[in-house]
Amino acid sequence: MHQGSFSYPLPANEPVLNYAPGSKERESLKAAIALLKSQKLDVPMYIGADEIRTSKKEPLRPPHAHQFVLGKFSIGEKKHVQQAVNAALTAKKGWEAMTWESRAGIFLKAADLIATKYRGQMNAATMLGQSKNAYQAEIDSACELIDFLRFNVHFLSEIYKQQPVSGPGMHNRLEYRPLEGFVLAITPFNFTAIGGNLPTSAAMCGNVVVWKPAHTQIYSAQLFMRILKEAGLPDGVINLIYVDGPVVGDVCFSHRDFAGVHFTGSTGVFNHMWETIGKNIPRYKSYPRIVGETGGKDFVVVHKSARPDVVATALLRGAFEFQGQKCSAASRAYIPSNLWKEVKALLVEGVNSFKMGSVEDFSNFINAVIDEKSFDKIKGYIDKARKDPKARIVAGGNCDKSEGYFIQPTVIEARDPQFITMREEIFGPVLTVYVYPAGSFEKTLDLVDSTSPYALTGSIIATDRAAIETATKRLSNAAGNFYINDKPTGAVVGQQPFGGARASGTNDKAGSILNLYRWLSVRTVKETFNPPVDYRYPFMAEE
Ligand SMILES: NC(=O)c1ccc[n+]([C@@H]2O[C@H](COP(=O)([O-])OP(=O)(O)OC[C@H]3O[C@@H](n4cnc5c(N)ncnc54)[C@H](O)[C@@H]3O)[C@@H](O)[C@H]2O)c1
Ligand SMILES: N[C@@H](CCC=O)C(=O)O
Repeated sequence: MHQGSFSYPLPANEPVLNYAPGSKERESLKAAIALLKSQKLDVPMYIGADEIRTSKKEPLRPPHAHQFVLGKFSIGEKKHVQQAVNAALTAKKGWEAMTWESRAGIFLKAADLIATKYRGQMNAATMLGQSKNAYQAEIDSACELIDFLRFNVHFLSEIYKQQPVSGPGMHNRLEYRPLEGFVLAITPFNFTAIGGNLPTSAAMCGNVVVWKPAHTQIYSAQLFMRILKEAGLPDGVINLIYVDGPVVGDVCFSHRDFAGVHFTGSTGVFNHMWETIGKNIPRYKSYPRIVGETGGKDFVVVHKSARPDVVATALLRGAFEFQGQKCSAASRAYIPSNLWKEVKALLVEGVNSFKMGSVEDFSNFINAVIDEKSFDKIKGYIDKARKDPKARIVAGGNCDKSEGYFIQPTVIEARDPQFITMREEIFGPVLTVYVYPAGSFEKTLDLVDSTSPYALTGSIIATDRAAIETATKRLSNAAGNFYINDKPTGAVVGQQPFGGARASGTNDKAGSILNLYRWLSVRTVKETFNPPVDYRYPFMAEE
């Protein structure tokens, strides 16, 4: 029988290994890449205790070498979604009843397995499957995922400790119940860590989950699922399926036991889900929790007092790391006229110095974008800018999909601050710059605030403290993550809770204590020790 109140102190962030030539980690990463390339996996769905393979298969291919086949996965259909929901609901009673210390132990063990035994393979899977370079993979599929798991265990323990006061003659308590039903986690292609966090944060709270990743992230998702199983996650607590989004939605959003959706992806998809859930409200046992972190059109606004080298570095990293496929990526910049000449020269020099190619060549800073659909969409925006007199390509702009989906990082100068690439999310290595008169800083802040419907991340770069203060206040609703003298990407779990409002989502801050509250349904219990035996108030007594 368990007794005691156990302690899960605030963890430290997982150190980022540097993979320098000659390092041990570089050697084991190269070995893991070779191993994964030789395996040719036939990846199953994981439903309850079963590994399900179907006759409908899709190949898994590296975006930077699309002729190479890493393996294949099985496409599921409607019945597999139904099976996953049933498996989740079957596992529910046992999972809810498991003590917190046992549940926590599973996720802490998974974090440890990723930090040690599987670090190389998790990074290799992310490099090969999603075309991230070694550093971008390390900060995602190793460090951020480990941090999500460890910090969430700590945060949830802190929530469980929060209890109400009790007046004389009574005891009050809060019971942090999981939601009544199952949670659906729908995850994007671009972060292995987000794929891992959305199902596990809900499961950690005692919920059972159906997890549908983007097809282009399955290669790393299935490895994480196997790690969870090795760490002791009971069958059916998280069920991993590869079924088209609308089919998953049809089954889950019309199910009586649908208790919530934990989504990260584009704004359009989230809007559609919200609408469907709204229409189906009478069908559900409870009001479902709807948590969605969505798109961005993230800005860097530069003041005339900024250092040009700080500006150019923030833009080169913020816009082009992982080919700009971060919801936080800098995609519109507002540069004052006094700095543009120097910043432009540094941007052109930077873009021309980027090496682009396979993730297996560790000297490449830029790799491929995720798939052909994405390539075509991004190229379409570049072509539009090339033809439009309101814009000019000042760096990059070449695209080639013959071997891999390669888009050269591109800087567009827009003469119109409302030019399409200043407003719409492109989700690729394209940065648009608008040069404003250096004396119009405050007017430009209004432009920053009103140009796009999103409000995810943004930065102010300045040395003048008054300008920093003005921008911080004036842009208070323009970004959920606001950076001063830094790029707008690279939030770290426990340090910069992540998420935005407006069209960027419900701002429930993934990887923070705030997010976990959404997966709990609190019961208040009051026990009275000496119950009254007369309904009359004392003042009613006769004098
Ligand atoms: N705000 C954040 O924290 C954050 C983080 C990462 C990515 N993103 C956003 O995600 C997008 C890029 O990722 P993506 O291309 O994978 O996004 P996406 O919206 O195309 O897909 C996300 C997930 O939704 C699924 N899906 C698609 N249509 C669906 C439907 N009709 N019903 C149910 N599920 C459906 C996809 O299969 C995938 O699993 C960008 O817009 C980016 O800004 C946001
Ligand atoms: N949390 C990541 C972005 C996640 C979205 O793609 C960052 O802060 O750069």
